Amino acid sequence: MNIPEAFAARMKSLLSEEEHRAFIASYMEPRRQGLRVNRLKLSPDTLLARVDWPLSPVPWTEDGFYYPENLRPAKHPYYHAGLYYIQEPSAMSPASVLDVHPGERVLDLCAAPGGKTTQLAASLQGEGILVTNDNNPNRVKALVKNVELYGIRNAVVTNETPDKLAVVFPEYFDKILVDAPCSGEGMFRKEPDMMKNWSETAIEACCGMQRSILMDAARMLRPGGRLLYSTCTFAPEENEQMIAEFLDRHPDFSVVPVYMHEGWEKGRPEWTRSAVSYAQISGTARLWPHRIKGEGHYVALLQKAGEMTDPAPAYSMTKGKKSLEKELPDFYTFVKETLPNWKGFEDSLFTLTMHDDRVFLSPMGLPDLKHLRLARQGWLLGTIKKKRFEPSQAFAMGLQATDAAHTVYFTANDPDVIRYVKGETLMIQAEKGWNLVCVDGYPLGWAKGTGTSLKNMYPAGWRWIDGA
Ligand SMILES: C[S@@+](CC[C@H](N)C(=O)[O-])C[C@H]1O[C@@H](n2cnc3c(N)ncnc32)[C@H](O)[C@@H]1O
Repeated sequence: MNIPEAFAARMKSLLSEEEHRAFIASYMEPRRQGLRVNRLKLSPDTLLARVDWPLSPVPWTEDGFYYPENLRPAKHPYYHAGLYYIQEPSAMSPASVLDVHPGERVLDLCAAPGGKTTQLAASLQGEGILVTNDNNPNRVKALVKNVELYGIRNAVVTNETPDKLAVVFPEYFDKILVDAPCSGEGMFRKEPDMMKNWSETAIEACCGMQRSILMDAARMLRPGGRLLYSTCTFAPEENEQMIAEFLDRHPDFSVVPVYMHEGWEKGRPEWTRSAVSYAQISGTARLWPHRIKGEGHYVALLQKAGEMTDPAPAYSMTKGKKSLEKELPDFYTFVKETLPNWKGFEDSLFTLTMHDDRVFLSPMGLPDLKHLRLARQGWLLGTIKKKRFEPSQAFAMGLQATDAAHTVYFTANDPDVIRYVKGETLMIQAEKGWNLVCVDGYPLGWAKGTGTSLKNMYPAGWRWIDGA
């Protein structure tokens, strides 16, 4: 691999000779591959019992595993069931250090395509609120898909700039993740194209974005709340220096020392210019590719001064359940007939909302979102068409097989399951009407039974493509 000369020289000026040699040598090694089990759907032990793959644990995340280069976990029906997310192992560290708990209000500010969002959502276990945002409209599409594939029910997906969010969510969140846009020096093995864009000027440009994003993030954090800042780059300007500058400007914030797993290294205060926050910087952590099995990351956990008080009173959303029951007879008929065991919309922590012709189940306790660009205002259940309700793919992915009146069960090695995720019509007998199609009991999507065949409702953009 031909890493940029100026980058190698820059690292040489930062590291000892021996360390620099080991660091550069790491770029000649194959990259590490990882997957993280989606605990919204199953436990790591359950997945391990179902597959005979040679997985080994990622030390800093109990649901993370390394897998060998020749394995293709994305070419398996379980991937289509959202049972695991393919994620570079060191990228599992930020959400793990932030340590989110059920019931919290969490913001993932720079979230697309959603690796860390799926990890934060798994920690919330469906309780609390996850606002997941990216300012790039194209990347938000991938974020929405991942929120849906992984069966996340309590998320709002926004496509906003942090300053606009800060107006709507002042001091609102218990936990905020800023996985900042960065110069991506830790991505060179995974995405060699990143090397072409690398330059000192690019580092400066990233610093400008990071500074501004952090400032807005700070406004959205509740007193006593925690903010996790991470990058996948090694440049001190984007890491230690960025955090030192932030601490100097925000005396109400301090570093919470990160637990150092084997191979993790303390942040380097000597790379900052700040006298004020010098001592605190060693509480941040560096994951170096020559010291751990992963591509590399920087993580800093910060706490805002003050006591956590009770959550602010729940804001009322558009319309309550009762009025919608009258307005949405087709939705209620669908639920009665197709999902007789589903009690989701009776949960007092959620409320049914409408956006144009689409029905959502949204978490309670949100402020008025009408001035924000919303990609999803909660769990998209489906669309009201003329006199009928059509369930969404997201609805299927957030359900359990036992919720449905009619299911089509495939085992993972049944060739029909691949035909289903390829979008083919299946010539099999199934109950008439809506069926929830499952693999080993985990929902994959919808199909409509005619009696003799199964009309495939698997969305075009989600299909298994040969060779991809
Ligand atoms: C490192 S990537 C995020 C990766 C993501 N957290 C994950 O785990 O999949 C940084 C993201 O920040 C987004 N971004 C850049 N500038 C932003 C801004 N001002 N506000 C919000 N997001 C921004 C980019 O579009 C990009 O998707």
